[in-house]
Amino acid sequence: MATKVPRRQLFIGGQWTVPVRRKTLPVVNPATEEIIGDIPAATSEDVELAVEAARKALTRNNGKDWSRASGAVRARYLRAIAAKVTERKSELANLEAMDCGKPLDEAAWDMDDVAGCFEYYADLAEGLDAKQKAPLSLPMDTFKGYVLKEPIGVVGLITPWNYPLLMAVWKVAPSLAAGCTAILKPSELASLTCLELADICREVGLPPGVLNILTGLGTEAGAPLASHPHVDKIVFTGSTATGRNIMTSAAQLVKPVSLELGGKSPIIVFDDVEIDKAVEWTMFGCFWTNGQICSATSRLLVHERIADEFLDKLVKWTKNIKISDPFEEGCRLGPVVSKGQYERVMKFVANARNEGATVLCGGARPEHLKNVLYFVWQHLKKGYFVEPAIISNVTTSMDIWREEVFGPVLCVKTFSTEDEAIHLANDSQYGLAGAVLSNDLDRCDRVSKALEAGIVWVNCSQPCFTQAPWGGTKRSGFGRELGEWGLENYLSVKQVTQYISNEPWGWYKPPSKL
Ligand SMILES: NC(=O)C1=CN([C@@H]2O[C@H](COP(=O)(O)OP(=O)(O)OC[C@H]3O[C@@H](n4cnc5c(N)ncnc54)[C@H](O)[C@@H]3O)[C@@H](O)[C@H]2O)C=CC1
Ligand SMILES: N=C(N)NCCCC(=O)O
Ligand code: NA
Repeated sequence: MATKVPRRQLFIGGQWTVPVRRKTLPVVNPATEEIIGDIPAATSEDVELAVEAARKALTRNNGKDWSRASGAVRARYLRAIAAKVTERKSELANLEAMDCGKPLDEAAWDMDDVAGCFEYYADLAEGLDAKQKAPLSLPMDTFKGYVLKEPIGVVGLITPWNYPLLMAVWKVAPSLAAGCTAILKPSELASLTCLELADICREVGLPPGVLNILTGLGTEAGAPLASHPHVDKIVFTGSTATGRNIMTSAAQLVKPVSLELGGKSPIIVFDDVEIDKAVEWTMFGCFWTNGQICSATSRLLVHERIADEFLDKLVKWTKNIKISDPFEEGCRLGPVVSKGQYERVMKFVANARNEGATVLCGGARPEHLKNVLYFVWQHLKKGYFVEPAIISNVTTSMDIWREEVFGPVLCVKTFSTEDEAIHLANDSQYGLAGAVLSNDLDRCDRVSKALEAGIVWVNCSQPCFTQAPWGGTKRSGFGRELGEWGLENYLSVKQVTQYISNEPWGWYKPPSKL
């Protein structure tokens, strides 16, 4: 079942590289609280080496090996990586589940998405060649012009722990497809699968330095990457606070950033839905990935006419969620990622209670894990498990309504009119996602337009396809990943304008002949 945790080093210039300061960080399995291995911890010295390796890879052989090679050349590597991910799917899924606590079934699904993402951007890399030199239609026939799309250069990719490998690959695949070279800095809370991606790159013979992977702390490895003068762009997914720090340091160098930050997304349930179906999507929208999704629809707005019946069913279904070690058959909720995250989630619930909200269910350690006999199943007493919580009687000024919890916690309000629902839904500093559930599709259209968000789900919540743009508005950040937008993120647009007339330009008077 459980896979042995490989011991890896930093991946710089195609080589396993011991960190200059020889630091390591422990790897904790959040379901058992056990230390199951360690990862190398990079510091600014290693960032220097990785940036140098990436710059070299960008221009090696005049760029002909990578950045100026045809997209078809790069696509071959992306497909080879996809094939290896598929070959090693079960090992990778095991490592992912052990490292971040998500149920094994979810981790396996992520690995399919990872391979699919490499395949998808392989296709787009191939398509890129045909899109070069797109002609511009100019208003003067003495000129003609076209557009070149060129890789931005060396990119820094900083990623979170909720989808450790998938969030990295949403950035790695398009950046390599575009012809960039990259330095990936995964989250220190879950880096194992990203280090295995390094191993895969080695196995497929990716040219050295094209992808460098630095594990380590945000302040020690992420910050020097964000502020490095030879890193041309930073693409980040994570908390709004860290996104702000990254943008601040990038701003000093006028370095572009693309930020996918926090959210507090609404799910609006109208009174004409099939209740059981809507209940399940509401749960999936907030409790999938143990509630740790930036797009989680964690604010439920339910029509007052069905609220009692809906909440009654929602609580019953929620109490029925199988909470267990991620490796147990049928697990649908594992532990949150770390002790810090566990405490943070519990504090949100306690504060909500203190402020007068009603906890309809959950928000504590699961009973069945609390009462296990010490000498029989000691390990089950451990683990950062939180029972999924549903919280009602909230006001719009409470933290539980306003702040991203990043755990299995759903708060609820009722509404009576469509306008009121939209107003409540948009009452947030965030604007990542939103969902509307109704059998009236005209209403769904109206609400989709009215929601201030980059992603809207109709009659569902969370399904996410590589082909569709992903990203937010307001304080959820800017820029779009995935789809063709995900590739544009790594391309810089150059216009080439040519004067084609046989006549002189004729603006200045020719000097008179003496
Ligand atoms: N919306 C989202 O996708 C995510 C939200 N969060 C929220 O943020 C809270 C804090 O969790 P963290 O893991 O600390 O998230 P974080 O946003 O600080 O971490 C994300 C990545 O940024 C790196 N990082 C941290 N500080 C940095 C800095 N100064 N410069 C450059 N890189 C830096 C981290 O090492 C990690 O790779 C969580 O409790 C959760 O509520 C966390 C992860 C993802
Ligand atoms: N894999 C799916 N469906 N969604 C990923 C959402 C990742 C995020 O938190 O940004
Ligand atoms: Na971990």
